[in-house]
Amino acid sequence: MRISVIGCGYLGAVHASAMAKLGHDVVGIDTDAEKVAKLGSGVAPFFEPGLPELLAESLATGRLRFSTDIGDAADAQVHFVAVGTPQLPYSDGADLRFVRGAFDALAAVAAPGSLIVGKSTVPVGTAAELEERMRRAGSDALLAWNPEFLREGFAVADTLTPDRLVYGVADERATDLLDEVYAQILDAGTPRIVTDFATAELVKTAANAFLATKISFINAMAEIAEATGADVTTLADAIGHDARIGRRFLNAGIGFGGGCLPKDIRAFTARAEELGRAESVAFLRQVDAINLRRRERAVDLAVEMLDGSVFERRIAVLGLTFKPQSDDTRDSPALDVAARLHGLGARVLATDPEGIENARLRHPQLEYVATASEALADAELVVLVTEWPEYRELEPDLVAGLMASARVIDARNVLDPAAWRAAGFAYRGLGRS
Ligand SMILES: NC(=O)c1ccc[n+]([C@@H]2O[C@H](COP(=O)([O-])OP(=O)(O)OC[C@H]3O[C@@H](n4cnc5c(N)ncnc54)[C@H](O)[C@@H]3O)[C@@H](O)[C@H]2O)c1
Ligand SMILES: O=c1ccn([C@@H]2O[C@H](COP(=O)(O)OP(=O)(O)O[C@H]3O[C@H](CO)[C@@H](O)[C@H](O)[C@H]3O)[C@@H](O)[C@H]2O)c(=O)[nH]1
Repeated sequence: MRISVIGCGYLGAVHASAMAKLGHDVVGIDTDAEKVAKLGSGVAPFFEPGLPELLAESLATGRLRFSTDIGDAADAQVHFVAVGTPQLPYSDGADLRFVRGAFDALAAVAAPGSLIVGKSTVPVGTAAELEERMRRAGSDALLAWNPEFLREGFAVADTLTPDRLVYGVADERATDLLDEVYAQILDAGTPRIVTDFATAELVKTAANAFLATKISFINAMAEIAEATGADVTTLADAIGHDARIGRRFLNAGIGFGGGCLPKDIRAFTARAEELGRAESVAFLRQVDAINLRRRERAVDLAVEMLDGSVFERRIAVLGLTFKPQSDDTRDSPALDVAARLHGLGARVLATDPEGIENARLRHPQLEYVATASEALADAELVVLVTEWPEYRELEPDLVAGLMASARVIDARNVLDPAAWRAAGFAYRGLGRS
């Protein structure tokens, strides 16, 4: 099939490459000329494991190209919209201007009977509004909402072998076209849920709200553990054995960040307020508040471990991205902790295997070094904030040898406290004694 993907960021670049791998003829469109140039020459514009290989493979078939010109999408039978829906600057709501812009551009070029598929995460009710907008613009293209559940770091596998496909449709022809797009994935036995627009939009919002709630639940337990001397990691292991609860997404630490969970729970709250249902999701305000408190807790622990002040103290910060296997620093708890420590006057030396470039754009005031060894040299405290494998596997003896004094905050609870204490470290985790 002939497919276009509008918006080639973390979602769209992977989606476009994956659609070509499935045998479709794909054009990826983005307004960012630099991104388009990179993608077209086989260079992934961000770090995502497996994307460079997938991109190279798909470009080599001649079935994948990239362009800044929406006109190049004109002959596609299916258009995927994967543009950003960030948080509005002065409210919790989602900024839908990129989605509206993409739909307006498509309404002008999409062929009659072609299908426009929303993949961006949007507040419930957006698809219906966009359908009306397209009609007003004189387009008779079909519309579907097909939310995306990929995780950064696993985006390629999550796109090609998803847990499920969700179609929000108002017309059977949309279902048929999506079945054709995803034929290989469906043949592999992937569950497919066909529903209306509102349910499809809400499935995505609900999934992220649930995941965020699970993380904040365990972080709330961490707060209680800190007040009582209990160990949140053991607690998570123990409750996680109950299959109804499950151990995944119960890792306490400095909480969730990234371009999805934080802004999506806020947008959900804002939308529920518009719908007169603020009370139904009022708990999400607590989920957000618990999450943000964990960053503060990490900073407070640093102050405590350095005897009351971090001012002019040398602190190594390991990790800047919102999670490992990504270069994404959007709403990153790790970067936030580094910036807060710097704001308190600490001499922060921050490092990350992939995130320095993005971190520097957000916080140019921080001092960045290329390696953990450089960050650790003469530091009085090390704070592990993103659990990259190379930081989890650090040898405490070697680390102690580099530092001026052996103090560690394990803000992701991934180190072995006994091993670090045995190497002479003052060790503190979050929610574990
Ligand atoms: N990142 C993820 O892991 C992920 C997973 C599932 C869903 N989502 C959702 O997908 C959407 C995109 O997220 P992202 O992380 O890829 O964002 P992103 O910022 O990385 O990418 C968005 C891209 O859209 C481009 N763009 C904006 N307006 C455009 C237009 N009119 N025409 C063409 N291109 C345009 C931008 O230049 C940018 O490259 C969001 O709604 C997000 O919530 C993201
Ligand atoms: O037990 C856990 C698990 C995760 N996190 C943090 O939670 C955040 C989000 O992690 P993850 O969900 O793995 O990353 P994303 O790539 O943001 O993926 C989420 O957001 C995407 C965009 O909507 C969805 O598609 C995915 O299904 C959803 O998992 C990160 O900061 C993690 O460090 C924890 O603190 N504890």
